[in-house]
Amino acid sequence: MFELTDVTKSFGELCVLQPTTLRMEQGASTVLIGPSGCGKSTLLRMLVGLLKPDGGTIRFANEFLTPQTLPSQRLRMGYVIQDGGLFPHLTVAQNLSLMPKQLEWNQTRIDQRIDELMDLTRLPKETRHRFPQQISGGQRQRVGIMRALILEPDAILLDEPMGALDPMVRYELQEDLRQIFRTLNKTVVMVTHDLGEAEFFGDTICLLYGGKILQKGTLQDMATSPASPYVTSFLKAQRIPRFEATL
Ligand SMILES: Nc1ncnc2c1ncn2[C@@H]1O[C@H](COP(=O)(O)OP(=O)(O)OP(=O)(O)O)[C@@H](O)[C@H]1O
Repeated sequence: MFELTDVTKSFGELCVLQPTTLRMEQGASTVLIGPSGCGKSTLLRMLVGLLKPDGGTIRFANEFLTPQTLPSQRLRMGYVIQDGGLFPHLTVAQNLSLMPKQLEWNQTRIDQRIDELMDLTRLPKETRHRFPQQISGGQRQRVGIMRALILEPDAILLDEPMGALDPMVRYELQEDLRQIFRTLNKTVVMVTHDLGEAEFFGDTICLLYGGKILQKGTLQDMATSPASPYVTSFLKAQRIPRFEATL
Protein backbone atom coordinates (compact mmCIF):
# COMPACT_ATOMS: atom_id res chain seq x y z
CA MET A 1 0.00 0.00 0.00
CA PHE A 2 2.93 2.33 0.86
CA GLU A 3 6.24 1.91 -0.89
CA LEU A 4 9.20 4.11 0.00
CA THR A 5 12.29 3.99 -2.17
CA ASP A 6 15.49 5.73 -1.02
CA VAL A 7 13.50 8.37 0.85
CA THR A 8 15.62 10.99 2.62
CA LYS A 9 14.76 14.00 4.79
CA SER A 10 16.80 16.69 6.49
CA PHE A 11 15.91 19.84 8.35
CA GLY A 12 18.81 22.20 7.62
CA GLU A 13 21.96 20.42 8.79
CA LEU A 14 20.01 17.74 10.65
CA CYS A 15 19.58 14.53 8.67
CA VAL A 16 16.40 12.95 10.05
CA LEU A 17 16.12 10.12 7.53
CA GLN A 18 18.97 8.51 5.61
CA PRO A 19 18.03 6.77 2.33
CA THR A 20 15.22 4.45 3.39
CA THR A 21 13.41 1.77 1.41
CA LEU A 22 10.33 0.23 2.99
CA ARG A 23 7.10 -1.52 1.92
CA MET A 24 3.92 -1.53 3.94
CA GLU A 25 1.47 -4.12 2.69
CA GLN A 26 -2.23 -3.53 2.19
CA GLY A 27 -4.21 -4.61 5.27
CA ALA A 28 -1.10 -4.89 7.46
CA SER A 29 -0.20 -2.87 10.56
CA THR A 30 3.22 -1.28 10.77
CA VAL A 31 4.44 0.36 13.95
CA LEU A 32 7.22 2.96 14.00
CA ILE A 33 9.06 3.06 17.30
CA GLY A 34 12.30 4.61 18.49
CA PRO A 35 13.72 7.25 20.81
CA SER A 36 12.44 10.81 20.89
CA GLY A 37 13.57 12.81 17.86
CA CYS A 38 14.52 9.80 15.74
CA GLY A 39 12.15 10.86 12.95
CA LYS A 40 9.02 8.75 13.47
CA SER A 41 6.56 11.62 13.06
CA THR A 42 8.56 13.02 10.15
CA LEU A 43 8.27 9.69 8.34
CA LEU A 44 4.54 9.53 9.05
CA ARG A 45 4.05 13.11 7.83
CA MET A 46 5.82 12.26 4.59
CA LEU A 47 3.46 9.29 4.09
CA VAL A 48 0.40 11.54 4.42
CA GLY A 49 1.99 14.19 2.23
CA LEU A 50 2.31 16.88 4.91
CA LEU A 51 6.07 16.90 4.34
CA LYS A 52 7.92 16.36 1.10
CA PRO A 53 10.94 14.03 1.04
CA ASP A 54 14.22 15.65 -0.06
CA GLY A 55 15.05 12.61 -2.13
CA GLY A 56 13.54 9.29 -3.19
CA THR A 57 9.93 8.43 -3.91
CA ILE A 58 6.81 7.38 -2.01
CA ARG A 59 4.03 5.42 -3.66
CA PHE A 60 0.57 4.94 -2.19
CA ALA A 61 -1.69 2.33 -3.78
CA ASN A 62 0.76 2.03 -6.69
CA GLU A 63 0.70 5.75 -7.45
CA PHE A 64 3.53 8.20 -6.68
CA LEU A 65 2.74 10.91 -4.15
CA THR A 66 3.04 14.12 -6.14
CA PRO A 67 1.43 17.55 -5.74
CA GLN A 68 -1.01 16.53 -8.49
CA THR A 69 -2.02 13.14 -7.05
CA LEU A 70 -1.92 14.11 -3.38
CA PRO A 71 -5.38 15.74 -3.01
CA SER A 72 -7.20 12.58 -4.14
CA GLN A 73 -4.77 10.26 -2.34
CA ARG A 74 -5.24 12.18 0.91
CA LEU A 75 -8.94 11.37 0.83
CA ARG A 76 -7.96 7.70 1.01
CA MET A 77 -5.84 8.18 4.14
CA GLY A 78 -7.05 8.95 7.66
CA TYR A 79 -4.61 10.76 9.95
CA VAL A 80 -4.87 10.83 13.74
CA ILE A 81 -2.68 12.93 16.04
CA GLN A 82 -2.13 12.73 19.76
CA ASP A 83 -4.88 14.94 21.19
CA GLY A 84 -7.38 14.20 18.42
CA GLY A 85 -6.69 17.54 16.70
CA LEU A 86 -10.33 18.65 16.95
CA PHE A 87 -11.46 22.24 16.37
CA PRO A 88 -12.43 23.51 19.84
CA HIS A 89 -15.17 25.85 18.57
CA LEU A 90 -17.00 23.05 16.71
CA THR A 91 -19.13 20.31 18.26
CA VAL A 92 -18.27 16.63 17.82
CA ALA A 93 -20.77 16.32 14.97
CA GLN A 94 -19.50 19.53 13.32
CA ASN A 95 -15.90 18.35 13.55
CA LEU A 96 -16.89 15.07 11.95
CA SER A 97 -18.91 16.76 9.20
CA LEU A 98 -16.13 19.00 7.88
CA MET A 99 -14.71 16.72 5.20
CA PRO A 100 -18.02 15.14 4.14
CA LYS A 101 -19.46 18.67 3.69
CA GLN A 102 -16.50 19.69 1.59
CA LEU A 103 -17.24 16.67 -0.59
CA GLU A 104 -20.90 17.76 -0.73
CA TRP A 105 -22.39 14.76 1.03
CA ASN A 106 -26.04 15.39 1.94
CA GLN A 107 -27.00 15.72 5.62
CA THR A 108 -28.75 12.33 5.76
CA ARG A 109 -25.64 10.56 4.52
CA ILE A 110 -23.46 12.47 7.01
CA ASP A 111 -25.80 11.65 9.92
CA GLN A 112 -25.91 7.97 8.98
CA ARG A 113 -22.14 7.77 8.75
CA ILE A 114 -21.72 9.49 12.13
CA ASP A 115 -24.21 7.02 13.68
CA GLU A 116 -22.26 4.08 12.24
CA LEU A 117 -18.97 5.42 13.56
CA MET A 118 -20.41 6.20 16.99
CA ASP A 119 -21.44 2.54 17.25
CA LEU A 120 -18.09 1.33 15.92
CA THR A 121 -16.01 3.44 18.30
CA ARG A 122 -18.49 3.04 21.19
CA LEU A 123 -18.81 6.78 21.68
CA PRO A 124 -21.89 7.66 23.78
CA LYS A 125 -24.64 9.27 21.68
CA GLU A 126 -25.01 12.22 24.05
CA THR A 127 -21.53 13.46 23.15
CA ARG A 128 -22.59 14.22 19.58
CA HIS A 129 -23.50 17.84 20.22
CA ARG A 130 -20.85 18.58 22.83
CA PHE A 131 -17.72 20.64 22.26
CA PRO A 132 -14.31 18.91 22.55
CA GLN A 133 -13.63 20.42 25.99
CA GLN A 134 -16.93 18.96 27.24
CA ILE A 135 -15.83 15.34 26.64
CA SER A 136 -13.02 13.26 28.14
CA GLY A 137 -9.55 12.80 26.61
CA GLY A 138 -10.37 9.21 25.66
CA GLN A 139 -13.63 10.32 24.02
CA ARG A 140 -11.82 13.11 22.15
CA GLN A 141 -9.43 10.55 20.78
CA ARG A 142 -12.36 8.36 19.71
CA VAL A 143 -13.73 11.36 17.82
CA GLY A 144 -10.30 11.92 16.23
CA ILE A 145 -10.40 8.30 15.07
CA MET A 146 -13.97 8.67 13.77
CA ARG A 147 -12.91 11.73 11.83
CA ALA A 148 -10.04 9.79 10.29
CA LEU A 149 -12.42 6.98 9.31
CA ILE A 150 -15.35 9.04 8.11
CA LEU A 151 -14.48 8.93 4.40
CA GLU A 152 -13.76 5.18 4.59
CA PRO A 153 -10.04 5.53 3.85
CA ASP A 154 -7.88 2.58 2.79
CA ALA A 155 -5.13 3.51 5.21
CA ILE A 156 -5.06 5.05 8.65
CA LEU A 157 -1.96 6.73 10.06
CA LEU A 158 -1.75 7.46 13.75
CA ASP A 159 0.85 9.56 15.55
CA GLU A 160 0.95 8.46 19.19
CA PRO A 161 -2.83 8.29 19.31
CA MET A 162 -2.94 7.12 22.91
CA GLY A 163 0.12 8.90 24.29
CA ALA A 164 -1.84 11.26 26.50
CA LEU A 165 -4.39 8.82 27.92
CA ASP A 166 -4.47 7.26 31.36
CA PRO A 167 -3.61 3.53 31.43
CA MET A 168 -7.16 2.20 31.85
CA VAL A 169 -8.62 4.39 29.09
CA ARG A 170 -5.65 3.56 26.91
CA TYR A 171 -6.07 -0.18 27.44
CA GLU A 172 -9.74 -0.07 26.48
CA LEU A 173 -9.11 2.09 23.41
CA GLN A 174 -6.27 -0.18 22.28
CA GLU A 175 -8.61 -3.18 22.39
CA ASP A 176 -11.35 -1.33 20.49
CA LEU A 177 -8.98 0.12 17.91
CA ARG A 178 -7.34 -3.17 17.06
CA GLN A 179 -10.77 -4.73 16.65
CA ILE A 180 -11.88 -1.85 14.39
CA PHE A 181 -8.76 -2.09 12.21
CA ARG A 182 -9.15 -5.84 11.83
CA THR A 183 -12.87 -5.66 11.08
CA LEU A 184 -12.38 -2.94 8.48
CA ASN A 185 -9.16 -4.50 7.11
CA LYS A 186 -7.33 -1.16 7.11
CA THR A 187 -3.68 -0.61 6.35
CA VAL A 188 -2.36 0.90 9.58
CA VAL A 189 0.80 2.86 10.30
CA MET A 190 1.21 3.85 13.93
CA VAL A 191 3.85 5.81 15.81
CA THR A 192 4.26 4.92 19.47
CA HIS A 193 6.81 5.08 22.27
CA ASP A 194 5.34 2.08 24.00
CA LEU A 195 6.73 -1.39 23.29
CA GLY A 196 3.62 -3.15 24.60
CA GLU A 197 1.46 -1.07 22.27
CA ALA A 198 3.86 -1.74 19.39
CA GLU A 199 3.58 -5.49 19.93
CA PHE A 200 -0.20 -5.31 20.36
CA PHE A 201 -0.78 -3.50 17.05
CA GLY A 202 2.19 -4.22 14.83
CA ASP A 203 2.38 -7.06 12.33
CA THR A 204 5.73 -5.42 11.68
CA ILE A 205 7.67 -3.12 13.98
CA CYS A 206 10.29 -0.72 12.61
CA LEU A 207 12.79 0.52 15.17
CA LEU A 208 14.26 3.83 14.03
CA TYR A 209 17.52 5.23 15.31
CA GLY A 210 20.18 7.54 13.90
CA GLY A 211 18.18 8.42 10.79
CA LYS A 212 17.51 4.87 9.68
CA ILE A 213 15.45 1.78 10.33
CA LEU A 214 17.76 -0.16 12.60
CA GLN A 215 15.59 -3.28 12.65
CA LYS A 216 12.30 -4.37 11.13
CA GLY A 217 10.34 -7.39 12.31
CA THR A 218 8.57 -8.59 15.42
CA LEU A 219 9.50 -7.76 18.98
CA GLN A 220 10.49 -11.39 19.37
CA ASP A 221 12.96 -11.04 16.45
CA MET A 222 14.43 -7.96 18.10
CA ALA A 223 14.79 -9.72 21.43
CA THR A 224 16.31 -12.91 20.04
CA SER A 225 18.32 -11.54 17.08
CA PRO A 226 19.00 -7.86 17.75
CA ALA A 227 20.47 -6.03 14.76
CA SER A 228 22.75 -4.03 17.07
CA PRO A 229 23.43 -3.52 20.79
CA TYR A 230 21.20 -0.44 20.62
CA VAL A 231 18.16 -2.65 19.89
CA THR A 232 18.76 -4.57 23.11
CA SER A 233 19.29 -1.35 25.08
CA PHE A 234 16.07 0.06 23.65
CA LEU A 235 14.08 -3.04 24.59
CA LYS A 236 15.56 -3.08 28.09
CA ALA A 237 14.80 0.60 28.66
CA GLN A 238 11.07 -0.04 29.20
CA ARG A 239 10.30 -0.74 32.81
CA ILE A 240 7.78 -3.48 33.44
CA PRO A 241 6.20 -3.65 36.89
CA ARG A 242 6.92 -6.89 38.76
CA PHE A 243 4.42 -8.33 41.18
CA GLU A 244 3.26 -11.69 42.36
CA ALA A 245 -0.52 -11.38 42.15
CA THR A 246 -2.38 -13.72 39.83
CA LEU A 247 -4.40 -11.62 37.36
N1 LIG B 1 9.65 21.29 10.78
C1 LIG B 1 10.82 21.04 11.37
N2 LIG B 1 11.86 21.90 11.30
C2 LIG B 1 13.05 21.63 11.87
N3 LIG B 1 13.31 20.50 12.55
C3 LIG B 1 12.31 19.61 12.68
C4 LIG B 1 11.03 19.82 12.10
N4 LIG B 1 10.25 18.76 12.38
C5 LIG B 1 11.02 17.92 13.11
N5 LIG B 1 12.24 18.43 13.29
C6 LIG B 1 13.36 17.78 14.00
O1 LIG B 1 13.57 16.53 13.37
C7 LIG B 1 13.85 15.52 14.34
C8 LIG B 1 12.85 14.40 14.22
O2 LIG B 1 11.59 14.88 14.66
P1 LIG B 1 10.32 13.93 14.75
O3 LIG B 1 9.20 14.76 15.29
O4 LIG B 1 10.12 13.26 13.47
O5 LIG B 1 10.81 12.86 15.82
P2 LIG B 1 10.00 11.76 16.61
O6 LIG B 1 10.81 10.51 16.51
O7 LIG B 1 8.61 11.69 16.14
O8 LIG B 1 10.08 12.32 18.08
P3 LIG B 1 9.07 12.21 19.35
O9 LIG B 1 9.04 10.75 19.67
O10 LIG B 1 9.73 13.01 20.41
O11 LIG B 1 7.75 12.75 18.92
C9 LIG B 1 13.85 16.22 15.69
O12 LIG B 1 15.18 16.55 16.02
C10 LIG B 1 13.04 17.46 15.45
O13 LIG B 1 13.43 18.50 16.29
